[in-house]
Amino acid sequence: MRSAKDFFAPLAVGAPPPPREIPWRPSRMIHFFDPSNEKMAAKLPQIIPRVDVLLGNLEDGVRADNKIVARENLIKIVDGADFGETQFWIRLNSLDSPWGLDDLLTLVPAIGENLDVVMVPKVQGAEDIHYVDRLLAQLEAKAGLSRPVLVHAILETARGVANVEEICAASPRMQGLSLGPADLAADRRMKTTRVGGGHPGYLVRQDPRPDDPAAVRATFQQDPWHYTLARMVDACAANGIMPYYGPFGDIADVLACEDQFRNAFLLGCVGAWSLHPVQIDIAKKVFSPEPADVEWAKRVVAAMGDGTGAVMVDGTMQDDASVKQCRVILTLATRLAARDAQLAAAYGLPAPEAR
Ligand SMILES: CC(C)(COP(=O)(O)OP(=O)(O)OC[C@H]1O[C@@H](n2cnc3c(N)ncnc32)[C@H](O)[C@@H]1OP(=O)(O)O)[C@@H](O)C(=O)NCCC(=O)NCCSC(=O)C[C@](C)(O)C(=O)O
Ligand SMILES: [Mg+2]
Repeated sequence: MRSAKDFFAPLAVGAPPPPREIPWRPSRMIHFFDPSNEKMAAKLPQIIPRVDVLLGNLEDGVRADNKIVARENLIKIVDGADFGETQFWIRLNSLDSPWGLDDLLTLVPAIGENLDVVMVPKVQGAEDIHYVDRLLAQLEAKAGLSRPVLVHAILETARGVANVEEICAASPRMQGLSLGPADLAADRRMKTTRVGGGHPGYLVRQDPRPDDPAAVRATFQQDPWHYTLARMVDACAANGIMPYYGPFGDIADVLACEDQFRNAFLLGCVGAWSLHPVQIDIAKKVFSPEPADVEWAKRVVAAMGDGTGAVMVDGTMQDDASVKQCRVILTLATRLAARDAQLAAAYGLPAPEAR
């Protein structure tokens, strides 16, 4: 294990220093596209201004015989793109695949200046992050990059979940984690064939009525991802990095998608993946606080003065801890309002140009 003193030293001579904290930037949706798909690539000029993060996907979802063309197209796409405030990420092929190494060797020199985050799939433990960490430092030094590329891991193996804390703490480059429910379900031998979301068979049934044991008993669907998501959120919060819900595969079921994203938002996630344009606005809506919640947070913060003691607001007790909860909402709202005039108006907070 590295000593705490060495943790922030570059891992290669000439590489930029690793970050001491992960800068906050909106990332309510990580929008996936396949760079080998010409139709999708043609849509990017309209998509980029609508999303917080655009991600060029090279891994699953891209056909094996398109892997090289996807990588090459990505370089052309980035060359001609105007990202504005939108972050640009890539998802590598997995480290044990025939393509993962060449993804990094090719793309960091070619598009490293534009690359905010590298998403690494199927991360099993700290050793995978250490490998990517050193390789990125060497490539950054060689390419003369001035800022470090950050790393995001997908939690999609049982071993990865068992090692989630050490994965988050493995490098100062760690930006966040996403849940990978499809691979994780397969790796754990779960018996769902869905990509994220609930399952009608995963339920709790109401007790029989003593006076009428034969009466119909209601059932309540449960969330099979709750344990993993909550564990991921704790590991991320404990390490100062960001948790994301991953994909919701039932593109047509926009209502259930919104519900699943909202559960993740309420539990502490900062965003989710959008796989199709229809999911972009769902994520934007869900991962931006509701104006009524912002209004409430403002009232509590105002009522609490210096933030200590206990007061009543609308019949509820507010104290040092609940004011911190309200500040979480207010901080997020203020940061989003600083970039989005519409949200600023909805929240009654200063608009971007007024700052
Ligand atoms: C679901 C699919 C096949 C439906 O694609 P479609 O063409 O059948 O849908 P459509 O409704 O007909 O599309 C309408 C238009 O939107 C375009 N379009 C459609 N999607 C996008 C997009 N994302 N970005 C930009 N444009 C898009 C599409 O090309 C079309 O253009 P057109 O009007 O000119 O004909 C398609 O949306 C797609 O391939 N999405 C990305 C899938 C993906 O990235 N999968 C991998 C991530 S999930 C994962 O890996 C799991 C995980 C984490 O690893 C684990 O849990 O283990
Ligand atoms: Mg996967």
